[in-house]
Amino acid sequence: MAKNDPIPSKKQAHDNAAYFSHCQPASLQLENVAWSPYRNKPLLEPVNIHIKAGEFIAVVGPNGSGKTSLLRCLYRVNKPSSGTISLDGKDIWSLSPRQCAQRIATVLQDTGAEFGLSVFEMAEIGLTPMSTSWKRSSDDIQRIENALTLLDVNTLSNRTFDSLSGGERQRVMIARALVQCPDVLILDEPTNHLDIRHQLDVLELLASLPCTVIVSLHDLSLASAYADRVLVMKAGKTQDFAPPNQVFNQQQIKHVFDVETVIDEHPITQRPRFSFYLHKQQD
Ligand SMILES: Nc1ncnc2c1ncn2[C@@H]1O[C@H](COP(=O)(O)OP(=O)(O)OP(=O)(O)O)[C@@H](O)[C@H]1O
Repeated sequence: MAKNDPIPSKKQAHDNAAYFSHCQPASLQLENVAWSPYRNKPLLEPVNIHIKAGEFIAVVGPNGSGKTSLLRCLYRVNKPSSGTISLDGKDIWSLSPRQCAQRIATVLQDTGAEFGLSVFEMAEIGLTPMSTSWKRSSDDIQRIENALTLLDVNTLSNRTFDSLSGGERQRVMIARALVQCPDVLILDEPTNHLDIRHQLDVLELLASLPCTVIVSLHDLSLASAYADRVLVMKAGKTQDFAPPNQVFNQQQIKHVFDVETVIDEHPITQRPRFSFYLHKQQD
């Protein structure tokens, strides 16, 4: 795929070899993973998938199809009602929350107010799982500054997090996750609130990271352009799990999203590109 040149300050941060040196992309194996808050009513039906180390996975599906519920299982918040999730072969429920946080970073939907913390301090929280001391080394400071630069929020370092716009907050939360140098990065609709340039910048950045990335997206064109494989969900069930050009066809999109689509090839990425409409036109 053709990649845009990152703007120079970001390229500089990318080129800092030490920055991602702790990342060791991990695999995730889901065997018969089901989840529900209710005793007799499954919300997430059994999922069986293997995510390879270093893959970029997009999770798509209509509202309420179970994307967030599945992601919450992956980062060890929803305990599966059956089945197991293994991180590099190890059941994540055999790990402590801290051990899990040392390997998995998350960016969740809509982070609220954070009691007057500055942008820098918010990003600094990303060091917590690895750190036993409040003292920060020059490497720590460099890591935070690099992450803020990569997300184009370095100029906001001293502002309070609460004073930022929705899109700026979202980018700070992604920077905080990068500070963790995670082996698996899980993001729930990270492009919410972002303008088109920042959507592309963020997806481009995520696709370049040396870790496993799992991201829920509503924008099928972004999923198509960047994902190695796409997990398609509908009503708590996995419909498909394959590369974009295999999962995205008119019948599947009609079945899952109940919309008609014209699909052609994106002239730059050569991936499927979509035009949606509601009803088939009469001839
Ligand atoms: N703790 C809970 N208790 C009851 N129902 C829940 C709970 N968590 C999720 N659900 C329900 O499970 C279904 C799936 O929710 P989920 O948030 O996983 O969907 P989603 O695909 O992420 O949706 P969206 O695109 O709107 O963010 C929804 O009907 C939701 O109301």
